[in-house]
Amino acid sequence: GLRRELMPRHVAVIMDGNRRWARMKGLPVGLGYEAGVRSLRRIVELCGKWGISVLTVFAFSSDNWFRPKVETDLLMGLFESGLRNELQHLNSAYVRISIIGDSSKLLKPLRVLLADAMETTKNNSRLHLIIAVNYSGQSDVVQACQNLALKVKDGLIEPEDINEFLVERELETNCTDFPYPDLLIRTSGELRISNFLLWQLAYTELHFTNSLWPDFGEDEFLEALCSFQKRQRRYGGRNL
Ligand SMILES: CC(C)CCOP(=O)(O)OP(=O)(O)O
Ligand SMILES: [Mg+2]
Repeated sequence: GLRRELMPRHVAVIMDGNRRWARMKGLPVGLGYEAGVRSLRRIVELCGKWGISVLTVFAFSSDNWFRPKVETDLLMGLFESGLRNELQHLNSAYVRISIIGDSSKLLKPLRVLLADAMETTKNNSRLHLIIAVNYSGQSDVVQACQNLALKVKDGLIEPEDINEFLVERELETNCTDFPYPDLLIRTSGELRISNFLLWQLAYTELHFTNSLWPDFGEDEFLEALCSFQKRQRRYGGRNL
């Protein structure tokens, strides 16, 4: 059975397979995305129940803009309405919300809502929900390098001072006590990272499942946690 003391502190999720789920049921794409939002709500609850500290979800990648505009509008609209409907509940459940990614491309009402959600929930400490919107793992590393280059240029640090800790501090996930996910879950059978977190996944246990995201429920989540607890994490060290 699951042991609470062996729980991952930080879980990252690539919520994939919403459109295939809709197509398999002969439903419009929008209902697949809506089912995906319900799935996310369920996993947030389960993280709170199992004492997981950080949940980072890939909600929209910078590549997703290449989808038909009607779909990206649908996704953005659902994201905004979902967050607007849930904010009060999340806040009262002591869930802190952070957004990572380039939000400058998002419409103003959504940008204002995101800033408000981050401000309202910034002191909540039960679960830290990090939502990656228009996020690119490579851009995250690039902006960290730019910040460090600026510090060298301003004479604040020397090039030889730059190490993993200085880089980590500049990454967008530095907004949490546990910036490195212990477990990454990707649904729908895809076996790719898709430019999600890159630097942060250096020692993360990877769990892939064929379940489509809308079908990823409590049983599937517990199965992923069980798989995680059975692994001997070596961090490249002792060769058991
Ligand atoms: C934007 C993202 C969270 C949606 C994930 O599902 P998806 O649209 O990639 O669905 P498919 O992989 O089935 O096309
Ligand atoms: Mg997909």
